[in-house]
Amino acid sequence: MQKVLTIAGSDSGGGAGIQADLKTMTVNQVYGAAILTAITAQNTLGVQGVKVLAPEVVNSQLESVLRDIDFAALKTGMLANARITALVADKVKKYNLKNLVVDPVMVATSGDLLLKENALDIYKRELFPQAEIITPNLTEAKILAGFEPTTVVPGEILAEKLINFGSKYVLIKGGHFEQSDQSTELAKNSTSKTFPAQAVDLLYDGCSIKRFTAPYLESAYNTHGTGCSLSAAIASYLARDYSVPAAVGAAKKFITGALKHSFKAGAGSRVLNHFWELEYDKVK
Ligand SMILES: Nc1ncnc2c1ncn2[C@@H]1O[C@H](COP(=O)(O)OP(=O)(O)OP(=O)(O)O)[C@@H](O)[C@H]1O
Ligand SMILES: Cc1ncc(COP(=O)(O)O)c(N)n1
Repeated sequence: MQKVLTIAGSDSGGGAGIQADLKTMTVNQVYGAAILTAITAQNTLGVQGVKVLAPEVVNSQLESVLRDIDFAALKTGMLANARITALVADKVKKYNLKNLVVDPVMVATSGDLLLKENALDIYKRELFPQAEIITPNLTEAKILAGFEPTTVVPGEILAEKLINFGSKYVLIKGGHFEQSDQSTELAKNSTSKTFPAQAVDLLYDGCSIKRFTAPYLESAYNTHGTGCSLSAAIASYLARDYSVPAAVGAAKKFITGALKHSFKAGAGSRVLNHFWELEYDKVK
């Protein structure tokens, strides 16, 4: 059994964050452990409150598990601020952790801010260079590359800018396409005014681009926790010795199925069905 660590925030509603990560790891057959960075009061409608933990508390959790457990992969989600981001980068270095998947979580689907802006520099200078893969969505990719979120930028240009921060791979996710992006590569198969035909994720290793496509599921528009679960699935497959492109391909298949079987847990956004592949009727 391979062990995988998530360092992320708690989503009390169970759709994203640590809760989504542990469900993803369990169903993808790895042992999941979790370091909490923040406690959010959150449901499917949005984030009602955030308590970011003191760096000392995050540090003691990290030291406890890293001294004891040998992780084959790890992922980061909500790191909340510059001090926690720097602390995590230090631990990755100190413990020589491999297969680091960085999901640079900045804003929740609901629009609530989950990262202090001054953490971006630390991400770029200290965390990305140690990452096997970084997984920004389109908006996060633009912000990290220094563009306004509303600017139309081809995926290739974003990927080229982001790979220069030093990760081995960059995956730009196309789930939250915007109307203004309809003309770009990430949404070029668009047939409708509102939704693209394909959800296209772009993987770049500094030499060549590989696209991972799946039908865009209009019914699953605005599903909560997709990015968290995708990065947790990539970390799970890396731990199981998949190559990066194979891990991304397997994770994309997992997330597409979970989106297809997504459901309403509350009054707001839909949530993923992480258990869609299990063979009993109740979860399908
Ligand atoms: N409606 C959809 N139909 C098909 N695939 C989707 C849809 N929405 C998201 N995806 C896929 O889900 C994965 C996560 O992408 P997304 O852009 O939603 O990340 P994110 O914005 O970080 O997620 P989150 O909402 O958790 O913050 C990608 O593989 C993306 O292509
Ligand atoms: C604790 C936590 N981590 C990450 C997200 C992002 O996920 P989403 O964009 O799906 O809301 C979130 N909402 N909450």
